[in-house]
Amino acid sequence: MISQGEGKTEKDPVQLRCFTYTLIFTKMAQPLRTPVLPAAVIRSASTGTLEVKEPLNFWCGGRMKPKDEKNAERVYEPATGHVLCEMVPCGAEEVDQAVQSAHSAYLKWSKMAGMERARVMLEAARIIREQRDEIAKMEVINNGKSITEARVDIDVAWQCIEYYAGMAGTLAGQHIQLPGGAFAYTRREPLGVCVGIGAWNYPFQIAAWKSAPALACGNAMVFKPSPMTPVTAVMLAEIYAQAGVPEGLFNVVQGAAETGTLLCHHPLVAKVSFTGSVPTGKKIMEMSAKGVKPVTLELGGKSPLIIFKDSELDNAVKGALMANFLSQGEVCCNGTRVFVEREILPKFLEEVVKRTKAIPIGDPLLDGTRMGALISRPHLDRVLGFISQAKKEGARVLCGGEPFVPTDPKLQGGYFMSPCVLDNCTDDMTCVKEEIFGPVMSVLPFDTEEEVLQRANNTTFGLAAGVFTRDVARAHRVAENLQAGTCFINNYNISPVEVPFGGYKMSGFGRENGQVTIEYYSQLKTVVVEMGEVDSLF
Ligand SMILES: NC(=O)C1=CN([C@@H]2O[C@H](COP(=O)(O)OP(=O)(O)OC[C@H]3O[C@@H](n4cnc5c(N)ncnc54)[C@H](O)[C@@H]3O)[C@@H](O)[C@H]2O)C=CC1
Repeated sequence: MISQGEGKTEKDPVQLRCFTYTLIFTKMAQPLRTPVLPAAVIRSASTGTLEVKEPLNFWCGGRMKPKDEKNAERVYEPATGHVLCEMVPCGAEEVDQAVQSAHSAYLKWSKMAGMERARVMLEAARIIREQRDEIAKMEVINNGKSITEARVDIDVAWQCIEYYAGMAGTLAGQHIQLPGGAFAYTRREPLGVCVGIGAWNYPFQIAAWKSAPALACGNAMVFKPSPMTPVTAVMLAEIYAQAGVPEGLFNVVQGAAETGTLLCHHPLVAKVSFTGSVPTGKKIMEMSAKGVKPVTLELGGKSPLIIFKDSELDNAVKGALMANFLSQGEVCCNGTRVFVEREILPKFLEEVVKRTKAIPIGDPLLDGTRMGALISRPHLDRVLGFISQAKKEGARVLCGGEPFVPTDPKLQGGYFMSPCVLDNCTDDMTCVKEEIFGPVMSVLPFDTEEEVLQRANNTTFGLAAGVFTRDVARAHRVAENLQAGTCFINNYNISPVEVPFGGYKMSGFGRENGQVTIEYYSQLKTVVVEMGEVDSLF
């Protein structure tokens, strides 16, 4: 740890304070270097059997015990309702330790060549591939989604780290020739300590999506997962450490709003990247504004999916299911307002309902399951409440929308529901206007392209949108006119790491993934060089 103070000078009080502090807290608390859960324990676990007792914070290169356990909150396994672990929120002192730890690591990491950083990140990606099944299993146990989906999430996570590792060695500036032999050049420099704050629906993947571009650019990160899914971010921290990042480069602090607030206000934090709801996003922006810190906001959505009568119906039906039922409908970019051209509505509904009823719901650790449990009992109640409200407002439930109790006795306390298709919807209904974040598809008929575009855009959100048609010109015209950060043509919910992802309007700003995200985790310095005499006016 002491070597992390290298590079300090007496002229730099921030570095000096960081160095001194590092010495002090190293004496106070020693990081734990054993893995949060041995792979063999995870492999032998099944639904309802796992308990995590180990501390879930991570800084200074190891797991850290919470300072004060009195505010511990229970974390439940969604499929069973059993207590999986306790989440102990970090207070001001712990947040400061994590940020200082990140800052010390940043001083080293940012001085390394891009290719050196790339090698370490590629090693992290390799370890994730190696541990894919254990991480996916923990994700399922903590989040409730099906193992089939969780494996894809973990694959996307290592692909993201691999992608940005590839980019780390390519970061470069420009050379600009000026009159008289003078010139300027630009340097793409890191920001410093970046904070990542995540939602509960893709816990490991969100941590990877935020840390990969941040680390590739030479930053350090302190990540705060959702208090409902505290377990897998610390596994990512262990993997980065194992891959050889400087101690403290990627840190995890547990907590909820209070801990998040402390992070946003910390003076050594240079940037905040947030994934979550619109109301919290607004607060993050306000807090960051006080310190003039850039923010990335990945917020909610109520995305439209438009199905024209000339579409290939089987694909359109599959697209609508993919747009609504992944991760029990707990996906920000879901296309939950499904506009169907009136002529094909009966056929579309028949097919969609038939396939929705056939979705296997149950033990999320079983390979055959396609829909697991929702994140929590209150969230399940909230989603069911939207369906009751929809009925009151005149919508017709074509299938699902009920609590689901699996026959397996161990799953009877789980937060399951049957996926729901709502017909007879109108644009002014609550289920059509508000983000439900559950497996609820609202179907709306339309007659013309002009009309559907106007209705599709009549929302304060703008995260994603989709169109199914065989008419190439119409597909691109509709995509051009949809107000959304991502438009899918003849598919839905495809998010490869090479492709930028982010919102329009109140769905946020900034992007994750793709080349452009480098710009959100770095800053450009211009260096102007005079080669002759100074031409002074004075
Ligand atoms: N656009 C995107 O990429 C995604 C957006 N989301 C959105 O996230 C929402 C669901 O996730 P939730 O976890 O319920 O959202 P949330 O906004 O309640 O919480 C998100 C995170 O912010 C933290 N937080 C809460 N209050 C805070 C405060 N005052 N200061 C700092 N941090 C604070 C929470 O502890 C959590 O880690 C949905 O609206 C969904 O659409 C979810 C996934 C992806």
